[in-house]
Amino acid sequence: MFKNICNRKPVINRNVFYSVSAYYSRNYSKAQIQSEDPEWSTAKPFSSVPGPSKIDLVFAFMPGGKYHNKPLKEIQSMCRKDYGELLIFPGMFGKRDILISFNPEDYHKIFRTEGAMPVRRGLDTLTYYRKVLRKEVFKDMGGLVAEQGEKWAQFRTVVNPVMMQAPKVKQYIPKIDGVAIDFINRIRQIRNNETNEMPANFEEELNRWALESVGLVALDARLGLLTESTVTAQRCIQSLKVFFRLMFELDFQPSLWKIYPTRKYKELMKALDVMTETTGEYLELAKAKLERKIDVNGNQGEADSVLQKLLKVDPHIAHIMAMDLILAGVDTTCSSIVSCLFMLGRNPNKQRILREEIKTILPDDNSTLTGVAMNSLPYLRACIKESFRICPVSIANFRTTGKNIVLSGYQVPKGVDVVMANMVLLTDENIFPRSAEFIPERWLRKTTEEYPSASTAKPFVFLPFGFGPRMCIGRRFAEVEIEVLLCRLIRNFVVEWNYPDIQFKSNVINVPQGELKFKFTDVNESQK
Ligand code: HEM
Repeated sequence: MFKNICNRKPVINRNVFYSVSAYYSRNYSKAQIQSEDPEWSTAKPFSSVPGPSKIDLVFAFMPGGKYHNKPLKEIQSMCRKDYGELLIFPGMFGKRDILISFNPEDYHKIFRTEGAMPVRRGLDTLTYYRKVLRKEVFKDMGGLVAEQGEKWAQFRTVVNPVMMQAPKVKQYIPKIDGVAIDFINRIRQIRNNETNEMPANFEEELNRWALESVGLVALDARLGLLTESTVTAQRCIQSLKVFFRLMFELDFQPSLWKIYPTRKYKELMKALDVMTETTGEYLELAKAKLERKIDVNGNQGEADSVLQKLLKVDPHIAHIMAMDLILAGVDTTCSSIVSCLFMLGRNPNKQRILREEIKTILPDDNSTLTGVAMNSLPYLRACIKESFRICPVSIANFRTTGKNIVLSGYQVPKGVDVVMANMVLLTDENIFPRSAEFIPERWLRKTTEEYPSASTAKPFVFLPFGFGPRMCIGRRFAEVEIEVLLCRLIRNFVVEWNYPDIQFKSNVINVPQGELKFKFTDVNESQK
């Protein structure tokens, strides 16, 4: 049990948050800056990047202001129209300036110059929790989400081979499929007998599926969230909810938590304590399995699960990764499934084509899914990509510039935070023709003339999992989880969405709003 020190005034050391080598203000001295970028000498100075003033911003976000309560994508479109391809939002309430780019050529340059240790600013609350408040537990390790520079690189070097190898991920398919089958059964239990619709809190059920799935990798355990779960698992899911709600408020909205311990700050720190404790409990169980040489499928043999491999390297790394995988892997996969089901529910013809493809690998609805069979699902992958294009999960890609570079004709010094605001580009007619239509075919290699092809779109616009050495480490797991669940869902049910379009709210990622009353009707004999 942790000592309650959350009531103390937070001890803020700026280095904890700004491990970026240099922090430039817009008033940097021109003489200090040099660049290898050949466009540098003819580019406009950084200080002339257009953008609203602090006062403009305050008024724009206040009730009656032009950005007030508008979806992020709409705000981005307005900014693009008002200021062009590159603009700057001045930092407020102790936060840093943010450069926003709508130019894919800039994205290319940012990624090309990011170096071997790309900087993506972490979440200040999580960084503070690990590196200050619970320093004794985390031994000055922030983990992938919170760390930068050498420390991030050392951590990532250890976990990359364990997390990113395809065979490692494929060995989890039977277990991931087991969770998907439980979820299908759960849908049959909870759906309305007359309408076949899901209850209003279907999102919570999806959260349970997502945590149960990521728990296989992060905790080496079935949590039982879709059947009957333990108290520990319940506590984990509750604290995860608190984390998502408060982390956005404290890290992305004006907050005084760095000045004094606000109520929400204390609540968030407590939720993180619960996450640390519960993941720690599962880790102890995993250590025992490691000693008894129990493999990933529960058999006697080589202890080879992701968690066991990490435990062998360093139990602290294993603990932090377990937490990070849960923090990064629940809401993201949940939103992905909602986005895919919404698109397929709205496009029954495409859903039928997909079902035919799935039937080639699942001739009966209880056939076994194998890694080899999963390789032959191009239409499924195209459907997922097209859903991510129209309803993206990530709101943007983020980097701190790794060098002095020219972006959209402006000199941008090293150390500036940039938002690559690609959300508006994903539905830009000039980049994706017929952009409002759900056309999975645009992602297939053999696309007939009837359909536009995504291959003509600019690279670096569609990067749902980020790019380069710092790209999503859970990508392969996420893809497998999503593909397996969609296979089972579309094989078993005709999915419908019969309500106005689902709205997604942009927090740290895009999350669905409102009641998710999908209709799941059993695929009948003729459709089987
Ligand atoms: C569809 C689901 C997901 C999406 C769209 C997604 C997207 C992303 C993106 C855009 C990034 C930032 C990459 C960059 O900066 O280049 C990221 C990082 C990360 N993701 Fe995911 N993610 C998903 C699922 C997952 C899952 C299931 C896990 C864990 C099992 C996970 C773990 C992580 C971690 C730990 C990082 C930080 C990597 C680092 O900084 O080194 N993600 N993800």
